[in-house]
Amino acid sequence: MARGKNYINQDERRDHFQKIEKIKKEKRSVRGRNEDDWIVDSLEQNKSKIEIKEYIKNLLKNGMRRGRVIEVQKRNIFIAEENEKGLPETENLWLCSVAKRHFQRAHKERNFVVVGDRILFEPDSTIEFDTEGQPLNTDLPRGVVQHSFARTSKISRKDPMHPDWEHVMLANIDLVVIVASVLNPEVRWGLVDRFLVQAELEQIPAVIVLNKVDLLTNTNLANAEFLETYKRRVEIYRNIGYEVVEICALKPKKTPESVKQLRRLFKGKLVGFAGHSGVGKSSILNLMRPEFEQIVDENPEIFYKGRHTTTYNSLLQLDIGAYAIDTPGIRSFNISQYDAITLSHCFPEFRPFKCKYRECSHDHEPSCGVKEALAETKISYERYRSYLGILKGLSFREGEGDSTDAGMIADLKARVQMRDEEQLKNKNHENIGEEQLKEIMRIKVEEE
Ligand SMILES: Nc1nc2c(ncn2[C@@H]2O[C@H](COP(=O)(O)OP(=O)(O)OP(=O)(O)O)[C@@H](O)[C@H]2O)c(=O)[nH]1
Ligand SMILES: [Zn+2]
Repeated sequence: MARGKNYINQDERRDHFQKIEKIKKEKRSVRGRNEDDWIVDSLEQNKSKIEIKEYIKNLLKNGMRRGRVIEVQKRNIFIAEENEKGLPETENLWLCSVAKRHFQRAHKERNFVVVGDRILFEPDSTIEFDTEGQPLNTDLPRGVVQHSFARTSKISRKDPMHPDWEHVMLANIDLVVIVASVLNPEVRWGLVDRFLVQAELEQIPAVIVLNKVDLLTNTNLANAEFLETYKRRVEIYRNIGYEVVEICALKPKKTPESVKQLRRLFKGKLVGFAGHSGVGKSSILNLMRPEFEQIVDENPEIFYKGRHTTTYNSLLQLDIGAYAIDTPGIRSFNISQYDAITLSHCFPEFRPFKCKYRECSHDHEPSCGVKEALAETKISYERYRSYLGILKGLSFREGEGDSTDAGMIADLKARVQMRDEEQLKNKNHENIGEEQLKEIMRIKVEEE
């Protein structure tokens, strides 16, 4: 069976994406992407938009400054002052603490201030300034964070230490860069899917970057079966409409087009890097001409002198007209459980298919458009399985199971073929194959 051709057709996809783009734009303007339309500080929540603008104007007149959080180390918040365009000037650093009145919240909420947040801070009263408003006689001027602006977007996971808490990893980003390595370590497609769900939920565009493609030519590491499964995966995401960039960050001359493509994609944006440990996030970032070369700092001891490497999330200016937040590699990325409607919306390839029931979870219900699409291979089994896993809150062991997908797919296809043959025989289109599909899916999910 030809792969890739049976997905949503191009026209449908274009219509579909145009619709989403429109919704995104509307949502953005409601959220006030470029406007300082409200502040999180509870004291100000009842003010109207105009009142708040006026209020901020007054605060700024009275010495308060705008900043962007570029690193948070325990109670120390490193801030880059923002210029009139709202862009962080990363050479203009401040070391801040949180205002006393926020202590209780800051103590309770791990996410009170995170990298990427836009804030208003008050310089220490002892600081003297030059005529340009630059602090005099101080290495790293001090200040106090007084207000923070509502986030326009975020990527968060379940806090690994406290599963009931949310851990916001990236805030206010314009693009999520999901980095994985094809081998060493092998791509955790489940992890990629969970990041994509978060990006869809927040309506942040996402790009999947597959690094270390040099290893694909190593026949000891990548046999024919591995390559086939890998290629199929790449095709699945490209067919959905996601940008997939295959790159060799170690020897970028091997993939010059990919380097250019990333530079193009990053330009003018604040991009957030996300991915498993050791996949090459820092190596890729280094190709984007950052203000500091990224190295993995084994022994972080410099605290007050300024910034260092990827022990903490860190916002950097790139010399290609962009900003990036580098994150230290994570070991787990579990996300909250969502209801079926929300979650299936986060799988864009499911959206065109209609089910009998509006609240269909695409699991056991009859006349389910998604499962019909699955049987017709318009939706990939791999992504469907991911969807069910997230829906049911199952924690797939990342990476595992992926290599057996080829077998599972062959099995599914055989079943679908059987169903088709039976359909022909019985000429009864209602619910045929439903039980069979359900059974396969159940078995596969329970096997995880
Ligand atoms: N073979 C190969 N190795 C690579 C490539 N890119 C990076 N590496 C290696 O992969 C390892 C991890 O690279 P990093 O850039 O530190 O990865 P990271 O994702 O930033 O890692 P964390 O800081 O732990 O999150 C290093 O030993 C790199 O040399 C590549 O394209 N090919
Ligand atoms: Zn359904």
